[in-house]
Amino acid sequence: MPRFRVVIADFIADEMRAERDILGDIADVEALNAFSEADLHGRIETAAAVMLYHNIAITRATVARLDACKLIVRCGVGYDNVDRVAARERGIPVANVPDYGTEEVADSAIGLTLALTRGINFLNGRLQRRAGDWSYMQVAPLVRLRGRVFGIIGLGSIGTAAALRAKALGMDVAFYDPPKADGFDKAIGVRRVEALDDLFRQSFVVSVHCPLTDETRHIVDARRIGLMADGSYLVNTARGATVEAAAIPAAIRSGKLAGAGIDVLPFEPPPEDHPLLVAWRDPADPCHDRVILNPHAAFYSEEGLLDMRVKGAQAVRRALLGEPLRNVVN
Ligand SMILES: NC(=O)C1=CN([C@@H]2O[C@H](COP(=O)(O)OP(=O)(O)OC[C@H]3O[C@@H](n4cnc5c(N)ncnc54)[C@H](O)[C@@H]3O)[C@@H](O)[C@H]2O)C=CC1
Ligand SMILES: O=C(O)C(=O)COP(=O)(O)O
Repeated sequence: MPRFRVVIADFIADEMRAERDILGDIADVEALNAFSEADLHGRIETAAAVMLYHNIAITRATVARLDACKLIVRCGVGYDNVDRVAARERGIPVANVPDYGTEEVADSAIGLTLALTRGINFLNGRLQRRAGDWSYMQVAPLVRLRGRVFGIIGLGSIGTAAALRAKALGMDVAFYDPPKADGFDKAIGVRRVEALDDLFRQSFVVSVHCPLTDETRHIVDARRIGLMADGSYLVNTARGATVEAAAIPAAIRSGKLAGAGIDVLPFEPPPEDHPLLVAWRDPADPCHDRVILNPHAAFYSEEGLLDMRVKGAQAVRRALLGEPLRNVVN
């Protein structure tokens, strides 16, 4: 059997031992270490399979070049960076790896919620700057979490894991997820809210866990944030473009939001002049203390990352050997 050529599109800093262990007997695995889609062109045409993470996109123009490809694997959950329609039109299946880091992301969402609502970063920063000033009640009037509403947009794997954690904190968990069938929510003791605007009106914390689609782009916008009670919180560990990030500084400055925990931004890294980044860097801006920004790391643990890579390589192996595919999303 001729050897296949498998490419990993994004930057990979190591020797790809996991991928080579799984594919080495049938394929050569090559990291393209591309930072932009243009870097792929001229190097991807003969690939029998393409693996990618979230740092690069596979658009229609790249799909058109895939002359030998049996599978595109998005090593990760969110496949918004792959043009699935273009791939389907060319008969190339796209699969994701949906089950490698659910707990990590839910832990991060709840970690951000606790850090914000307990004032942990805020008080730490203030204490560091003001020697001898141990005041806290006047500067951070914290409230009890128990009984307050944790509002989830998207009760899938991660939303559910976050719901169970929020329930353990004694919170009243509500969710908005039109595609989700009834029944499961009752089994885990969370309540459905039919109208998204109502979720915002009711929630002390809104936490985003839906995929990025045309429908969910800016599902959290300035208008909806405006429906929340003053002093509410927003957490986004899903995809940057689900939230109108530029609306956050005004919402923090007006006191509408008491804090925001943001793991994902529409462009990563964001441009240095992004209004949220500028406000968060400025010690004189309330966003400095009240926004927690992370570099799209919610999924990451050493174990989870290895799990993701192993499952991605196993998916490629199945495709190259003509075995039934799993987790096809197009
Ligand atoms: N920050 C990070 O490191 C990570 C982020 N993610 C993001 O989290 C997202 C969710 O992951 P999972 O829970 O594993 O996916 P999932 O597919 O299990 O759940 C997604 C849920 O969103 C719901 N949904 C779809 N459209 C909706 C809409 N318009 N309004 C409300 N709900 C809607 C679906 O019905 C489903 O229940 C992924 O799509 C990905 O973008 C995933 C892993 C890591
Ligand atoms: O799984 C996902 O969707 C993620 O966002 C995690 O990051 P990744 O894209 O897999 O590097």
